[in-house]
Amino acid sequence: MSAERHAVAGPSAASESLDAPDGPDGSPGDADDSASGGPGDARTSPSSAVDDALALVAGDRYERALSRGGSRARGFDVLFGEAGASGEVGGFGEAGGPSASGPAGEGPRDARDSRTAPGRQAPFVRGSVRHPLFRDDSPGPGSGGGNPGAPGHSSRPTTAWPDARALAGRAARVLGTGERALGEALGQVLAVPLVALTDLPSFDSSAMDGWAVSGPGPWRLPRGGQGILAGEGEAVALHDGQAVAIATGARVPPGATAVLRREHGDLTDERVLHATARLTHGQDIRPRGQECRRGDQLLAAGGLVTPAVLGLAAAAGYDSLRVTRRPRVEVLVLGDELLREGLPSGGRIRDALGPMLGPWLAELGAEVSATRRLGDDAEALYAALAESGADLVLTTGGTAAGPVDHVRPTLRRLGAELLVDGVSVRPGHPMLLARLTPDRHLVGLPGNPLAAVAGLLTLAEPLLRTLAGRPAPAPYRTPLTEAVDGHPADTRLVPVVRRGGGRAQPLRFHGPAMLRGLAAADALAVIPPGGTDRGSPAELLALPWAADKGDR
Ligand SMILES: Nc1nc2c(c(=O)[nH]1)N[C@H]1C(S)=C(S)[C@@H](COP(=O)(O)OP(=O)(O)OC[C@H]3O[C@@H](n4cnc5c(N)ncnc54)[C@H](O)[C@@H]3O)O[C@H]1N2
Ligand code: MOO
Repeated sequence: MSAERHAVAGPSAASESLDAPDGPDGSPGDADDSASGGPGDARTSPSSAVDDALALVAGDRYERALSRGGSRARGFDVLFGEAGASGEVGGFGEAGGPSASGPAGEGPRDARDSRTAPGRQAPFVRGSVRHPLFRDDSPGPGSGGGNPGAPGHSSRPTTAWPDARALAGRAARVLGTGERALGEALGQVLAVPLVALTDLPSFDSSAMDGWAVSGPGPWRLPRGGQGILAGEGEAVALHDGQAVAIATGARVPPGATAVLRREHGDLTDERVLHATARLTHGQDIRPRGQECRRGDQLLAAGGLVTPAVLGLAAAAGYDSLRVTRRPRVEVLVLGDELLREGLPSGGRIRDALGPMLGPWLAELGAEVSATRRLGDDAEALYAALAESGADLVLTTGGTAAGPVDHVRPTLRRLGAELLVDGVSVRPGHPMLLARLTPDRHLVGLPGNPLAAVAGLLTLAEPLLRTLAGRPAPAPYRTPLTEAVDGHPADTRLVPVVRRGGGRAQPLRFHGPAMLRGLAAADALAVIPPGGTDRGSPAELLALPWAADKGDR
């Protein structure tokens, strides 16, 4: 829980008077809902009293926002947007976010024309308009990617997003390896290359049901001959002009020059076989070693053991595989306000992260030993971290500077080394990475659910990949169907869905506290400071369950 929860009275009251509850972005008082881009933009008939009030406070900035096609929501962002967190003010969020229609059929949103309008400035207005609640003495965004003022430690610069990912990928060492029976190796990572233990096929075999023949036809079949079935040992050699019935997969007898398919042969009563179609030398014989020779490398180390890999390994003679141990992960969900079941009530909300993170981590190859709800109990957190034997502990919430945000103080108490202390990314900037002991790490995910996902993909995913011995996938980029405004200093991560024509469509409902856009998404698009134009390629971070879809 962050200070924000104690500090929203002013802006929240304003939001109520603005009818903001229509907008799924929630309270505009959220420091980072300037990054939310919900359909608040679609609200186009501002109440003049409220607008007047906003105009009075925000001066010409709000007017400018409206004249760019803004709305009440845009006015809100101008007022309350990034001001608290970074000293930036602007229409980045609801008003400036992507204008895509969500898959739920929401209408088009927002005047993204602000990007193309003549004289368009950056979608943010850098300046000093701040709500008193969000007054912050940290300087504005520094040069060179770092962004001062992560919550809880205002003087230290945060780490640039690409650097944070790289650092997380280098933070740990690959775990030990073990031999696993094929049935238990699925989803793990090959610790050594998969080398063929046999030729494949391991003998010359018939690709069809028919007759093995020797030389040009017609051919004579032996009287009373049984034919050769799959699984039998080596058959009697054929001589020129001879044939023998053969089944698919059976060993081809020595001397055979081709297999004649059953439907291409005519067998007389005198047991003479005529071909009714052209037959070429070697036809329908799979020669030994056609797929591989014993000792050939079939797959490199670091590859994921998929069902297909299990099949190949079995075919190539393996009973077990040497795989890297799965990273053990423990999830600690923090927050007294979280309910495990039922409807939100009395200011309490459902825990959205507990049910999401375990399965997501499993998709990332982790073995989740436990998901524990600790509330806002600093002692319980201290004990859990001190006792945990997990390779990686993930905490959720408590990363900001509120009165019950215990993660950083507890790490200090444990003497942990903070490797990443805030990242220049929206959402998710309070995320952190710490080394608890030389072999145990902690990723602190912010409590806002989409911010937590940003932390998962920025810090946990590269760390887990390294622990499991998997190489980083080559980044891939896909053009966007819509322009997406950038944050002035930070990277943005925006849910997108792949569309026809090799494009990705930014989704609405991407506020830090929302999962609606993410649940419809295939990937998160990486939007660098400055934004990404329509049709320009954006790097996509594929979501695990959508990784096999779309253009690469
Ligand atoms: N003064 C400032 N306050 C905040 C800042 C800031 O820069 N200055 N940053 C905001 C941002 S951005 C984020 S993100 C949050 C991070 O806060 P915490 O990591 O301390 O998380 P909490 O305060 O515990 O929770 C934030 C929010 O998320 C809800 N939450 C928490 N856990 C869950 C869960 N498991 N499922 C669903 N929702 C959850 C929680 O109720 C809060 O609404 O700090 C801002 N504040
Ligand atoms: O709401 Mo914060 O931007 O999500 O990290």
